[in-house]
Amino acid sequence: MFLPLYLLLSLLFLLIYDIILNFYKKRALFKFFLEHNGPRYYPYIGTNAFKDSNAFQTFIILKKRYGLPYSMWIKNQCYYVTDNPKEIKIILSHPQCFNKADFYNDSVKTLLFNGFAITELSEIDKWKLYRRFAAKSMRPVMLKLFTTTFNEFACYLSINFKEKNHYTNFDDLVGTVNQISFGSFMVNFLGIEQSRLKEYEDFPTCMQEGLSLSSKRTIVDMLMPQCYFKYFTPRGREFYKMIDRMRKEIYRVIQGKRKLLKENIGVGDSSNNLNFLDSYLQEEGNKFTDEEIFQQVYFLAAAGTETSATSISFFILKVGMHPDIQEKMYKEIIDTIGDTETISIDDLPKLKYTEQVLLEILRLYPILPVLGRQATDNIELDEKTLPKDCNVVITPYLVHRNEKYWPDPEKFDPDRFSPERSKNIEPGSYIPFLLGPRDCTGRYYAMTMMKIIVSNIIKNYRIVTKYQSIEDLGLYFFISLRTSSKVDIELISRQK
Ligand code: HEM
Repeated sequence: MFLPLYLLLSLLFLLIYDIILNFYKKRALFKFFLEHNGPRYYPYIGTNAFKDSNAFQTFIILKKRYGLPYSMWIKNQCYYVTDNPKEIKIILSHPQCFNKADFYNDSVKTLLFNGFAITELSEIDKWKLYRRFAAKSMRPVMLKLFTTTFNEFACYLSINFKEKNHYTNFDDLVGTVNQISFGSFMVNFLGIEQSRLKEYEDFPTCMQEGLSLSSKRTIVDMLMPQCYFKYFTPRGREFYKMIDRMRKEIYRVIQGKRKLLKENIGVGDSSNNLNFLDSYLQEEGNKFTDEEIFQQVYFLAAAGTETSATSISFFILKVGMHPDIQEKMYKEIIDTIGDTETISIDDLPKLKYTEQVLLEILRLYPILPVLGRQATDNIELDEKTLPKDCNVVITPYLVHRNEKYWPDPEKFDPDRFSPERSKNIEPGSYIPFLLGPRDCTGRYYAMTMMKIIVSNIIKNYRIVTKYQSIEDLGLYFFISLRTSSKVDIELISRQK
């Protein structure tokens, strides 16, 4: 009788002790939290706002309720949510804000191992090395070479649209475009010949399914230890099965390449234009294991294919609602390339309006709508001090709709990026690729590919949809930003 009561009281005592200790240790964070609006704090849980797994929707609802900035707790971590460009600029450029926010530890590490998505300052040397390889494989001279692949894949997409020109499901459209960005990735980064892409089609399929499984993780899953997800949940087991299948595919590519190198075939490109995989394999000094290379390939594929494919799909849907903008683009494209099917690297700067349209699409629909960093020291912001250990949530989706910097923010207005008006864009208020030392390495690759592909689409098709607004269709967060599946898009060939 006394023993259980004794145990219960001891437990209660330990719990209260732990809660008080936590308040004491994190007093600077609690003080900061209390200085801002935001949802209530509950020990261990943090806020109870995350009733479902849709983080994107939750941040928007909280903004409507509390305004911006607000602060909140997720589990035992304090988060500051801001849309102030001045603060964002400081945070993203600050050396003590290198670390990704705590929520990445669960989602990103599960999704991408610790590959390139390194979340700790202590691993900065590894990150620098990986980033150097990625940047090298996308430098301007390489982009020039890649334009041939982009043009060829743009033609395949055009052929695909001839076969299927009506989409009622947004995911189907993203799937079609993703085949193109995946194909380009395999050719440009791994050096796979186009005629052999079919042999590796398990890789994109598994990646899609793996990302989908992982994105379905709920906040309840996240409270569980990683090994529990991996071994004891059906979704976790399925996810790791997918990773193993992808590993097998990429190991096959790596080992094939290693064999050729051993036989001295394809060694030492005299122009030094090595693709991503060859740079790793031929690096002197560092010897990388197959697993290390696989993780880099996997990360780059995850970062660089779905993102561009989804942005192009948003472009198709949005310009379908604006025939006037399509016609203006069509005129510019015809004036630039005439009857030819190929867009050269020299044509790209001439496609100014097309670029403005793409930039406006990325403003309204930034594919990664929720991102975060963690302060490893006190950081002086514009008018306040961000305390050490505080996480910052940056939602490009909300930053791009800050009325102070983007008048009439919901309006689709590509002229915001005209040479005259773009001079007035406040630094830190436009961040689809983020900014600072950890910005997107692939932004020029993505912009080059997207410009060639959308120009090819507009040159060959008129896009028609009966819907008037993407927001009415509903947006949600599925790895990247998505619109509800229900759409109605028709691509009508311009050739009579
Ligand atoms: C429309 C297309 C794209 C968008 C909107 C986009 C956006 C972003 C954003 C917002 C980040 C920062 C993520 C974070 O800090 O959590 C990022 C990182 C990154 N992206 Fe992209 N991205 C795109 C395409 C690409 C492409 C095509 C590649 C390469 C093939 C790429 C490679 C990377 C890499 C390597 C990083 C990690 C950088 C680092 O941690 O230092 N991205 N991207």
